[in-house]
Amino acid sequence: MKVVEVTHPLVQHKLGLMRRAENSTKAFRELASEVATLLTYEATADLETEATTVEGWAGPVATRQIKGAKITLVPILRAGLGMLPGVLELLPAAKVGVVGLQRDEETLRPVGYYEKLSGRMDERTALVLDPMLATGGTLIATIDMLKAAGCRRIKGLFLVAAPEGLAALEARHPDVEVYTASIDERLNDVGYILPGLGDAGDKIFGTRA
Ligand SMILES: O=P(O)(O)OC[C@H]1O[C@H](OP(=O)(O)OP(=O)(O)O)[C@H](O)[C@@H]1O
Ligand SMILES: O=c1cc[nH]c(=O)[nH]1
Ligand SMILES: [Mg+2]
Repeated sequence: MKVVEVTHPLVQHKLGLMRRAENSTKAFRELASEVATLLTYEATADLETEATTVEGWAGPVATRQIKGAKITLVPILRAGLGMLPGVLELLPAAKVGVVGLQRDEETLRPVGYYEKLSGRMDERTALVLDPMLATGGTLIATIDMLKAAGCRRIKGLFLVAAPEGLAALEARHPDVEVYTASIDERLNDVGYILPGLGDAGDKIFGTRA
């Protein structure tokens, strides 16, 4: 399974700021979006381009343009919405399909409550957005949904990923590519990532656990 830990200094710096316990909602939200932009830069490095010519100030210039990128962004409600503005900065024309899943905090199993994808997912690359890949249950259920809709090319963008979640994903969907700002140490006994970020949804939306 392709797993890219993006270690660019800007990513490390911004993620380090996110890990502070005392962040304001505004600061956490802005940083989530900024790191998402940087992850998008990495995750789109293999987009196909084609030759074109533009009329420049001194005559025609041979240049390149992106060749028919068909991308659907898939933020997982609710925390994934915190990454969406940053991803749209670089992919402003992308379609957005939304899925809603919430982890049952007793069983740690995901409970699905919403699905609205764009059409022809069989022709599209899905970029799944979620700040946290913990046990992997939420992501695996999302990929099950995407594949049931015909999607065959799936990448996931996460601020932080746990080794346990990556192993579960590899066992079930090894064809999915992962881009993350950090592979952290482990899960604690209630399924939170250590050192992690705490509850990303609560921090992005300003609610309390
Ligand atoms: O890998 P897993 O163990 O499944 O956990 C990760 C999921 O948990 C969090 O969402 P949460 O269920 O808290 O929902 P929220 O975004 O509505 O807060 C997080 O944003 C992921 O979606
Ligand atoms: O560490 C974690 C795990 C799941 N969900 C979060 O928001 N944080
Ligand atoms: Mg949450």
